[in-house]
Amino acid sequence: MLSKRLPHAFSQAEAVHCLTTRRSILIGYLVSFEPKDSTVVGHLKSFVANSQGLLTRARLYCGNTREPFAITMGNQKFYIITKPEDVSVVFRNSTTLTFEIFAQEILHDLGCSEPAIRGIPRVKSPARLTREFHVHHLFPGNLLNDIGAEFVKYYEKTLSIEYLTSQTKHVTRDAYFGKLLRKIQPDMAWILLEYDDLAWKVLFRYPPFLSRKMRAARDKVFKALEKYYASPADQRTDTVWFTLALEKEMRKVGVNDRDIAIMAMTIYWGVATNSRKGAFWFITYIIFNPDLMAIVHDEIAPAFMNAKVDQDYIANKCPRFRGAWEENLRMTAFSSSVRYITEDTIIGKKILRKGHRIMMPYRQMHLDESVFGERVEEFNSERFVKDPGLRRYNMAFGGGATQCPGRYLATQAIMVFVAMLIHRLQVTLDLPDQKFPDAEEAIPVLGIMDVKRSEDPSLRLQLRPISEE
Ligand code: HEM
Repeated sequence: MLSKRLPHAFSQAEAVHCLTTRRSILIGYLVSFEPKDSTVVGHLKSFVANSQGLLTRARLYCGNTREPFAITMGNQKFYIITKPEDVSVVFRNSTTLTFEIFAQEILHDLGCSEPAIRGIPRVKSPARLTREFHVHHLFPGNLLNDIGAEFVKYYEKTLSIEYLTSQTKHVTRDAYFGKLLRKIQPDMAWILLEYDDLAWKVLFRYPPFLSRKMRAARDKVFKALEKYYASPADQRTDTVWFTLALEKEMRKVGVNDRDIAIMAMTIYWGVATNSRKGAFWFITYIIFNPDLMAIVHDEIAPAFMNAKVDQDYIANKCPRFRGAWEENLRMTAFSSSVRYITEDTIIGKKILRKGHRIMMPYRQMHLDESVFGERVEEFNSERFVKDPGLRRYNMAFGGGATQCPGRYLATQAIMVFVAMLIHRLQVTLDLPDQKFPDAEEAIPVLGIMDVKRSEDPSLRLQLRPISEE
């Protein structure tokens, strides 16, 4: 009906042109045509092999107008949105576009029981509660500094050369779950990393026989967390407010240990996966740029004048350091937001049909010269310093109703970690002519890209002379 009211919103010729080519990828400008079944597997395979490559080819193929286009993966059609104006329209629409179904699908595939997924009638679903608790805990002015202080305590203890070479990824486990989890599963961080490498199979709903390794790692994490939640509460008090509060609310509505463990695991994973990769690229960009390293070293120095590290100074009062963080996010984020369409909806000049899905792959926007200016393929630490207005197009943390509620914590914790590292240690390339590591673009991720396994840079760490600290 809607299309009848908007006759010139689409051109049939345009759609036919796109759909009658001999290319293996079928791209619908419009939705009046459904891709044929024979193309469906091809899309999924191409997407998994190189998601951004496929999306770029599709965008260019549709004339690079940046109007919405469609691709089909598995048995689902996704409308791809790459224009900032269209992204804003999607964010503002909470009437005909929703996210809940995606959270429910993932929890279902992870084995969460139906009552736990949907919540009890008239009580908020656990996914919604999780989001609200994060906002309460992790936003400036709320409890952000409490958890930030836990992170600093951990860095103080561990920013030694011995520790840095082995242990830093335990910070999330210790901050969120205290000592008991370490006792139950001492290798938790390693197991989580193993899972993290293969977790994209969850997103693409791989069948069990193609995802045994991922499932084995995941089940170990579930088991340890289930044991943790089944342990007496008085053994689990050395944790942050968030963990205790979420457990209390879930228990109130009768969610069992196993389901709490599954939900906690999705959070633990989300917190750990992007933060470690974000920190990796941030440090790497700075180390490969000795001028930037010198600027940052001087800029952050005032944050270390007193006994207590000034976290706010590091995150908000060091413009060059902050600009480099923003640029790092722009360069390395593969983040997407997704929405489910509950009613036919117009975006741009297109009509998007009910029952299909929207994907906003932000890398397509982050590499758009008309938004971010020249040489978008290159890291330019001054890009956001010269034009702070660009921040609103930096979508590494997603946006709208689903925007990452951990963004303030992630930004603060990573900036403080990198600042403490630079302040205490002289970090340089072990072999000065190493090439900048390549990102692993073939494996889909939820946020920040991974580095190619063979490309980990080799570093030299030296204590800075006391007078420099
Ligand atoms: C550099 C680090 C991080 C990046 C790049 C990142 C990125 C993202 C992205 C892209 C999303 C999906 C947004 C969307 O759908 O529009 C997301 C969701 C989420 N993130 Fe993060 N994140 C990071 C760190 C964290 C941390 C440290 C926490 C918690 C302490 C966290 C908690 C969450 C939660 C709970 C959600 C789900 C929100 C919802 O469903 O409404 N993230 N994050």
